[in-house]
Amino acid sequence: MDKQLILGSNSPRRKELLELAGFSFSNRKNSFDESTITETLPEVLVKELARQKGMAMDVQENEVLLTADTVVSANNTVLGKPSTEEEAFAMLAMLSGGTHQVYTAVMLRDIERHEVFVSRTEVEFWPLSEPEIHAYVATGDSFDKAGAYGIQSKGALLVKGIKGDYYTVMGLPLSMTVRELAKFQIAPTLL
Ligand SMILES: Cc1cn([C@H]2C[C@H](O)[C@@H](COP(=O)(O)OP(=O)(O)OP(=O)(O)O)O2)c(=O)[nH]c1=O
Repeated sequence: MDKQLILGSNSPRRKELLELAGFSFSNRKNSFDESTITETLPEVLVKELARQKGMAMDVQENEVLLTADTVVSANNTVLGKPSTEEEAFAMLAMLSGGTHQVYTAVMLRDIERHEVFVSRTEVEFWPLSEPEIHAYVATGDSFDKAGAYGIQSKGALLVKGIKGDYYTVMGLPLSMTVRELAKFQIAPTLL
């Protein structure tokens, strides 16, 4: 029986990126509560979040489940998604004028085994003025995004440069994911 790829994610970006790669897949919601994990090392935290999201879902015999998590790390602080405008402002003020790391971990799981891998990208921000940060937060773009910005939307204007995979920042290290999925007999239909 052919293997079926299942994206276990509510993130519109992850769906968009799997489509970009040419995969056919189904999308299932995940309802994992991320606040239950209190690990402070970003790489360990992000892998654990991706793993637990995947373990909280069912997987059938012919399915390969993909779950993922993204966190931002700056000055030894892990930044998730902001819940208020004040929090978004504080995160962006912390990122202003400096370099931070974005980690995305992915878990692949079938009925027999699972694998978790992580990708890290460094992002440098321009120095941002208070009015600039306020204007960005007012766009509403911060809210469902780790570190309170979206590199793929208006947040692009905050970014001076990156080192590493752009798609890791957007929420899914795409080319690495394609290579790892091949080990689970999943390949994009358009390649
Ligand atoms: C830094 C950054 C993050 N993000 C997004 C990617 C992730 O969707 C989100 C971090 O939240 P996550 O908890 O990784 O994912 P999610 O809650 O959106 O989706 P799910 O758990 O259901 O898979 O931040 C961007 O879209 N652009 C960016 O530049």
